[in-house]
Amino acid sequence: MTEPGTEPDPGTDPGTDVIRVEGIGKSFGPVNALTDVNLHVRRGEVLGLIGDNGAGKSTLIKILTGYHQPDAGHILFEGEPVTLKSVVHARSLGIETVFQDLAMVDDLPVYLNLHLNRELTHRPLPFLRRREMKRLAREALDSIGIAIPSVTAEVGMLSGGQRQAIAVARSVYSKAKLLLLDEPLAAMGAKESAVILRLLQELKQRGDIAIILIAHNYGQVIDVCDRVNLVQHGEITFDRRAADTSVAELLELVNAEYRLGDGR
Ligand SMILES: Nc1ncnc2c1ncn2[C@@H]1O[C@H](COP(=O)(O)OP(=O)(O)OP(=O)(O)O)[C@@H](O)[C@H]1O
Repeated sequence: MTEPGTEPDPGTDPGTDVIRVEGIGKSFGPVNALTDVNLHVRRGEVLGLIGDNGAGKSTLIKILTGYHQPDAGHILFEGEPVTLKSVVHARSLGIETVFQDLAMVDDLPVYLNLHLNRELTHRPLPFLRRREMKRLAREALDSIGIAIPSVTAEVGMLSGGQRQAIAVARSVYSKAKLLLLDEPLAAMGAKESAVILRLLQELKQRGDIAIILIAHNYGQVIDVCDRVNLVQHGEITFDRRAADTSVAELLELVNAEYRLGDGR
């Protein structure tokens, strides 16, 4: 259901959508997590997904990563209908997720973390091509403007913001077409959040990747996102260009449901 005055972005051109979902529904036993969800994101666009705890944001992201299968609706990836069978399948198409635990190995250096499960070897010999991996890691980090003192530094020695930035760089390095970020700024200080927000701006300017970002700080969402979707009780109730909304309006929409005695 879309509230009057909050109709989806009229400038939508389905031809440039990296992903488009239509009529998605998902239940867990008696819990209706998602109902008739429509969402799309274009190349070079950052879509902010906001909503209260339990609204359904993570469930939607997990459907896009291939982790959950929807009960209803369909998904178009680069214009083609697709069934995302698993996380591995989604990744093979170019759908990458930066998880909250970041899946990093703390006692390995930055360059090996960047190549995790994609290590380069001197085939047929199983020796690692360390020099090449260091060079590529440096190139990948430089290309998206991440300042890491050394690619040979152990990841465990870096700040939360730097680790998060490396996780994003790893997804980009693997040629992601759609990057999903589930609360990358949660539990981060202002300085560390700024590193990630700058990185997202950088990726946006490159224009070759679509990004969906779940975040609770509406100010940051409006700063970095092109468009904002609000999820309420498993439905997208608001779809607006970030430039055409405000923190006050988003807060008002979220708080209104409590005033109506509808908060769960
Ligand atoms: N695996 C599961 N089994 C049963 N119920 C689930 C499962 N995953 C999510 N839910 C339920 O689905 C609804 C949506 O949850 P979801 O995690 O998607 O919300 P969210 O918007 O991401 O919340 P938060 O901001 O707190 O992370 C909630 O009622 C939740 O309890």
